Amino acid sequence: MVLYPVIRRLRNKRVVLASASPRRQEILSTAGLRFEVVPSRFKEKLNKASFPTPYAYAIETAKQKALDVARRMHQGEWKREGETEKRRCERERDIDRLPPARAPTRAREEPATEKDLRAPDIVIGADTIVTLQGLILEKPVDKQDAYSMLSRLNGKEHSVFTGVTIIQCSCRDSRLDMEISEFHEETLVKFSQLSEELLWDYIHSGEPMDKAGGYGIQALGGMLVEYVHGDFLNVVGFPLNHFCKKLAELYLTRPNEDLPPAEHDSIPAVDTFENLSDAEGRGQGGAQGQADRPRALGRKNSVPSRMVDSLPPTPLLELLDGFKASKALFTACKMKVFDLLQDEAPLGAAEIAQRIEASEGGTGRLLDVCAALGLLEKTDRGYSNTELASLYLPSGGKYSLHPLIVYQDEHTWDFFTDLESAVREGTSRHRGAQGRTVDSLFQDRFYQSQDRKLQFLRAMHSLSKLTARQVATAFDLSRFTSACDLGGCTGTLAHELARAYPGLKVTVFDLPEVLEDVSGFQPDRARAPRVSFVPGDFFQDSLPEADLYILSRILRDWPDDKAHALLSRISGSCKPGGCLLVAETVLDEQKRAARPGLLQSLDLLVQSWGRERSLGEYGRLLQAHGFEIVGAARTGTIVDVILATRTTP
Ligand SMILES: Cc1cn([C@@H]2O[C@H](COP(=O)(O)OP(=O)(O)OP(=O)(O)O)[C@@H](O)[C@H]2O)c(=O)[nH]c1=O
Repeated sequence: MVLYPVIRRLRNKRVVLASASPRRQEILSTAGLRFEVVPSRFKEKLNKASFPTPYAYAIETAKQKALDVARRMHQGEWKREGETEKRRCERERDIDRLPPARAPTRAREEPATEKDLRAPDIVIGADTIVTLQGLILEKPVDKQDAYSMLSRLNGKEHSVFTGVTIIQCSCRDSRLDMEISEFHEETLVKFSQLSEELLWDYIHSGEPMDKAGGYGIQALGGMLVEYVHGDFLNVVGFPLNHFCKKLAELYLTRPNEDLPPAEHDSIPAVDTFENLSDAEGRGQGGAQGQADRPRALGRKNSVPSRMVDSLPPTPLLELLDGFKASKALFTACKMKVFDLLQDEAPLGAAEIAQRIEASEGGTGRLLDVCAALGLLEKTDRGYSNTELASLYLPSGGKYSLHPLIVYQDEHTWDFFTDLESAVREGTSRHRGAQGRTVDSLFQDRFYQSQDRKLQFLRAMHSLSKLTARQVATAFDLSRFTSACDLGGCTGTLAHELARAYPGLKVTVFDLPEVLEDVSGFQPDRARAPRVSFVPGDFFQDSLPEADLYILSRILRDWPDDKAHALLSRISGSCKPGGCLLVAETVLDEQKRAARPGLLQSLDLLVQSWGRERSLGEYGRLLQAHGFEIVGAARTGTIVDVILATRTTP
């Protein structure tokens, strides 16, 4: 079954998979794609350190694999003997005009022969990597290498990235023109704590050797895995869902250059995927010609193709609509759609509308958007939560993001409507609007009303739950006996630290107005014997003694002068040899990579006086107060971790 009409649409194109990976071949053939396999000869030896992010490396490797195959196929391996390039291009154009060939349904593995003389229309390259704390793991070279990879992953959450490149090739006057599209997908995978014996048994099975990170989640390696967040097939080697969306973007929403410009006035106003794909089966003549015309131009008088060409590319249109998607998520959460479907599913739109006390028509539209966003599954029997929604969106779930979403909807949303003024003035709207000062930021903004305070605490608590474990275990902290989490709020990180290190006592130090409300967030007393709470203001009161201080998402809230003031106080309390653990979203030095950190920094501009910083910037701040960075780690969450030691003054 061809799930996506776009896959069917590619049937008259020559599609080449530039990969020897049997998993990629299987995933694509199962999806119904017709393609040939021409493995790339590109040696995967790019300098990893020269890429700002691991996924940038995977994307570039995927691109080089695809380029190698596209160029080789163009340069004659697939040319008829004695044929000139010009003639070959003409012949390929002739072939393009023929009705779609009856291609075999499965990938062809043998090299191209006389019957395959067309240059490819599309070349697909992919590269899968496993990353842990910034380290990129590819395929192990031998058993010892597999062991070293698997023991690094043991008990930890890591990211699997697949970079994908799609090259659309065309031949003009014997020149190869290539339009390159790229994307990546990230999936989080957590390994259980595994014994040495199990690791070696697994290695001896032979399975790890041709797989990134040394495991195959689809086979025996599945036994090592505690959970997966994200696209499973992405781990196996190919993010099929994202790929189909990308193809739809490339082939279903762009004007089709192969076809004549729209000239007639009988185009339906709105084309759906379904009627597009139906039309494809009718050959290349009349019916298809009409259905393939650019969409959204279904007016009486046709629009010249020049104007169609000048439309902004689709990713821009998607970006333009991004806020609508966020608001749809906020609204569905607030109206408790995901709570309802967690208890009972599937339910039809009418039933859901009645239960959430909303109109049927409006609810139906909201539900359909949620389904399109991958939050709900829609079948003939009704709507149900997807796995992603079940885990994060119902309000009572262990990892619920519901409080954070409500907070974004009720506060951040408003602040962002004032982004332009914040950018113009370069200051927080909070100060501009209400005349507050930086010193009383939290007291004024969050803690003056009980409701607002609780909402803020819940939001911070839900975010910490997602990151605390990774922050606590990014470095081995077992040598410390006392830790103090400054601004530790509800104590989520403190509990994770106590859980991870049985010899560690943790003090949470936070404002009295925070601590008076944290009892409702605590686990059973029996499970939290070594965590205590001390009220105080870290800018004014003396800090509890500890050999490890922690600042988790604290420095970001403050401008440099306040950050210096705080670090100077910590430096005064921390003995030489003691350490400071800073958990923050660390930006790349050029502030170029499209990480969530850049958006968060904008958020801090509109909401506070703070900003996100790069490792170099944190290094300079810390060094000014006698702290030297001894390690920095990406945790795979939005928070990265820096460990710094107090040097002898
Ligand atoms: C994590 C994981 C990876 N893999 C395989 O690891 C290879 C990665 O290597 P690559 O360099 O991206 O691809 P390749 O196999 O060398 O092929 P090529 O595209 O020709 O470079 C691919 O095979 C993937 O399926 C699995 O089968 N299961 C898993 O759980």
